[in-house]
Amino acid sequence: MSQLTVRGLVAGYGPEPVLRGLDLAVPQGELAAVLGPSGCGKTTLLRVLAGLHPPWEGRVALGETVLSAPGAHVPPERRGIGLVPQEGALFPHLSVAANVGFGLSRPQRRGGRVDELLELVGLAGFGARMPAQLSGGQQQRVALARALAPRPGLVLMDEPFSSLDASLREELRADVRAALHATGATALLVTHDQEEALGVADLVAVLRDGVVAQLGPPQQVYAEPADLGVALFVGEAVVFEGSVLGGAASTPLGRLPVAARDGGPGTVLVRPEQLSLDPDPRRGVPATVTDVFFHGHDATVLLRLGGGHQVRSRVQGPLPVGRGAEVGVTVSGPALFFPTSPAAGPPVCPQGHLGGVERNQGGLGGRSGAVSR
Ligand SMILES: Nc1ncnc2c1ncn2[C@@H]1O[C@H](COP(=O)(O)OP(=O)(O)OP(=O)(O)O)[C@@H](O)[C@H]1O
Repeated sequence: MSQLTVRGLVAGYGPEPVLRGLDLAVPQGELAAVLGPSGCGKTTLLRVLAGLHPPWEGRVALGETVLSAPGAHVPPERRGIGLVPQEGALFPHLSVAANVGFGLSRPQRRGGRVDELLELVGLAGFGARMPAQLSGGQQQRVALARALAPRPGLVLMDEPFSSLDASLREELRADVRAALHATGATALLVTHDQEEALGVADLVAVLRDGVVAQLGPPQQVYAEPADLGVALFVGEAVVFEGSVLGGAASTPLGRLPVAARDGGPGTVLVRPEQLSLDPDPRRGVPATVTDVFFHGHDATVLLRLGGGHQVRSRVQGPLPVGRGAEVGVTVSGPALFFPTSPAAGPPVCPQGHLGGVERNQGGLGGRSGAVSR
């Protein structure tokens, strides 16, 4: 039983804390992605969990074992935690097998555990190679096998895919997830890549200002973000300023149903994939296509609406239109509405890019122009 439980964690380096009373619970065997912009404290959290950085306050427990609490500190080597750093950090003078077996006792090494792990990470037969004879992706697989070898209760991964190219990253993510689930280890993956967090994890924890702003399954964090800041951080968004009357918000894309009955002012948000385009501008809100970015599996279409508002649509399948075309825009599904409140800003971090978002003014008498994210 190795559920990770973190309560009221405060930690930092200078006079100001980086983590400011962080709570987090990851059930046994689940993979949680810690998502947040640069400088938010993701690595600091991993270091504290691994026992490499002392917290100022708070409690960390793995199952029934308290790893860290006022007056208690289990040293890193006795925590039962495996660490996968950003770039493999394999011992260059040791073979793949010796790297994987590094944390094992001699009988364990002889008992076939190393071969079992190499098989698990898709590197059966690679034991005799040296790290320099492996690709970047293979090195990360070895690093994972090494972390899993002593059967840790918790595996911590710090941006383990960041040095790999896109297609390799995707393949490795799927394999890492499968390997973790096969071993039953609880795992924490640090990333600043929203797609990675949503695509790979069982749970996503969005870090903001040293606390977890939202923890939930990826679908929930995307579809029911706790506030505007989380909504903007976990995916692309089309936003308008407006207010709600009778369960619908007035926007330049028409009246859109929202969960709130009445309220305002606030921000109305839809995802670009909710916008559908019809080659006939009479079927929907008329718009002009200003640019198209083809991604292969889908395309981003930038649009200018009648009032000058610019929005983006994400279109699946064959593209019905090209640049300069006149189209009709319709919105499927409900919009999200976030009442304006001084407390509900976007995640703000020292070097974060979430300090602001350009918004469209919707509803009555709004300013036109700015682009949605
Ligand atoms: N050893 C250190 N001494 C002083 N300040 C530090 C140290 N390590 C990190 N910091 C500061 O603590 C804050 C959080 O850093 P941390 O590395 O945990 O962020 P992060 O979310 O992992 O960022 P990134 O995504 O860029 O790796 C930053 O402001 C950083 O400058």
